Amino acid sequence: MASATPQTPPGMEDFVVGLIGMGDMGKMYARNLSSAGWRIMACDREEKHDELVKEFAGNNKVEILRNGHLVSRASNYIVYSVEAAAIGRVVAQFGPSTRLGAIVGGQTSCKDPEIKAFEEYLPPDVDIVSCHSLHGPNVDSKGQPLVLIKHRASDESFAKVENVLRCLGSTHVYLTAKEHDRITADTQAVTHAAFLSMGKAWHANKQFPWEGGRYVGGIENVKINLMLRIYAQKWHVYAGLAILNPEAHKQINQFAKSTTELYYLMLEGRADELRERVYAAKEKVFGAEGSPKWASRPLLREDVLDRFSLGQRPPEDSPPLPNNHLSLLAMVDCWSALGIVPYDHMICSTPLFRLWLGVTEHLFRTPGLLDECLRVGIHDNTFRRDDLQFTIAACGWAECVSLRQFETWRERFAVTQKFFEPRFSRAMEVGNAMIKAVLESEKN
Ligand SMILES: NC(=O)C1=CN([C@@H]2O[C@H](COP(=O)(O)OP(=O)(O)OC[C@H]3O[C@@H](n4cnc5c(N)ncnc54)[C@H](OP(=O)(O)O)[C@@H]3O)[C@@H](O)[C@H]2O)C=CC1
Ligand SMILES: O=C(O)C(=O)Cc1ccc(O)cc1
Repeated sequence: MASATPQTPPGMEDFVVGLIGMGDMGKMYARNLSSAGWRIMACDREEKHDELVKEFAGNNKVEILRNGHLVSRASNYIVYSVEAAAIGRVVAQFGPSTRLGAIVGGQTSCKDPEIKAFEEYLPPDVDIVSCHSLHGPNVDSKGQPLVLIKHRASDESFAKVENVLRCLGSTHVYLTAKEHDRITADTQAVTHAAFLSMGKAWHANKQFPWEGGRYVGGIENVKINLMLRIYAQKWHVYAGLAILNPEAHKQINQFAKSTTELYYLMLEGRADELRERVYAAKEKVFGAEGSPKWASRPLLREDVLDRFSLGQRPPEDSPPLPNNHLSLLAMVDCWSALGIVPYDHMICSTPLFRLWLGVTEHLFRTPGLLDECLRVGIHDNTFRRDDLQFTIAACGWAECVSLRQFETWRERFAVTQKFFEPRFSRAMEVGNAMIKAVLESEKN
């Protein structure tokens, strides 16, 4: 039976794509690939079989099987979309059943354990081509980066994978597994550490930051919306890409160190040292006066972000309370200490990273804003308590990651997730609209 569309490349008429793990990302792949005409065989854990059969009953391109052995035996290209921490166990279980000469890849956010599992448990006749869609399951894949890793594969196998995944409309980025982990440590892991710490700090002080007049305006909207977006997701995605990525520990640790040291300078009123340090970091990350690394057009327009407030918008004539933005200063200090130039990673960035870099750039390039931030940091105690909790949280996450404490990580995440949970549905609505508006504005 010819299974794919009339445009199916020659030799791929009966090609079957297998998906092991039908959570958020597996389902997103199943829907997109089947819409493009590819025949899919998929499974999750056996106990979810009947539920998945019902969910995909109307889709004659998707066949739900009982387990990964059945998927592996029947498919030409198998994608594992399971928790990063489970990849070794799951590949050990199903890898030996892989069809002779098939291609295998994974969608996990961190490639080191994935590739190790493939090398250890897949038969030698199997080719390995991994991938990573650099966006969440609810973001339109068109135009977003899709990393492709030709780890152990013929040109022919690699071309087949590209033929299948082309329907996502993403921009293909070709990397090795090591390059992938290095870049995502810089872009994802350390960015998440900042938002996870904000959530902990607001939780510790028992506040919903969008209530009350302290966190108002475009930069604050990004902080709040993205923090909520992260806490509304599954914990394992963020724990996995921080703890399992061998490249990420240094970054997360440096972020905690930068936060602590800048906080001390503010607390102790050491204005000159603070200024000197922040301006030196600015020059390293964003370039010297007259030869900036940022483009002539800013990454973000604050007025676009102003619209996406979870709280009431203040009257036009009341200026927002100035903030010292410890999280943003610490991010730039961290990039500077590690020699990271964030613009170098744009080809391989998530929407969340681009927003985070966008607000950071905004703070550092808008005349007067950085100086105001430094002034508040020294002379104004308004944010001191939140900054203390932010510092404690950043150190807590760093310690947890460096000790590879999955269970502690999960518990830290879960209590704060519970605190914000009543607001997630509204937050996702506003956050999705904000990301959509920013993605649209990136096109113009
Ligand atoms: N969410 C995101 O934004 C993105 C995630 N990723 C990565 O993609 C991978 C999947 O993430 P996501 O879909 O969000 O996570 P989910 O938790 O939604 O999906 C993972 C699925 O795999 C299932 N699973 C676990 N073990 C087995 C097994 N032995 N056989 C079959 N299925 C199994 C899980 O079941 P159970 O829950 O019962 O364990 C779960 O349904 C992760 O590695 C993540 O890092 C990549 C890009 C973006
Ligand atoms: O944009 C982000 O960083 C997200 O939070 C969504 C996400 C999570 C995990 C990935 O591997 C890729 C994207």
